[in-house]
Amino acid sequence: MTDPTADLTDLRADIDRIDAEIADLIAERVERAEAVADVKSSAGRALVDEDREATVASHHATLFAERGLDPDDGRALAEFLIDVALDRERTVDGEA
Ligand SMILES: C=C(O[C@@H]1C=C(C(=O)O)C=C[C@H]1O)C(=O)O
Repeated sequence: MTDPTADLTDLRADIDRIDAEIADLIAERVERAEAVADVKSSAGRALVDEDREATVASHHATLFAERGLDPDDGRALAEFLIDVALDRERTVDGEA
């Protein structure tokens, strides 16, 4: 008789690994946002770019829809990612 909880352990290990990959990707995204903040600061441009944020949100909605996920969840994820990026950008920009 096989132990069904062994599957649970393996599946949760997969989830933990995937979460670590997500955290790595978020850290990479934040790094790029810092670089964008430097460019915007040098160019005298505002930190917040609402047009770009709308494009990012719509991109996430499409990416989610293409994967059979709820596009509204994609938009919510975009909002979260943008908040994380802007928190760091404000720190770099000396506004925090
Ligand atoms: C990274 C940028 O800065 C901000 C953060 C964004 C993001 O995290 O995608 C998008 C627009 C900006 O409000 C950018 O301008 O591209």
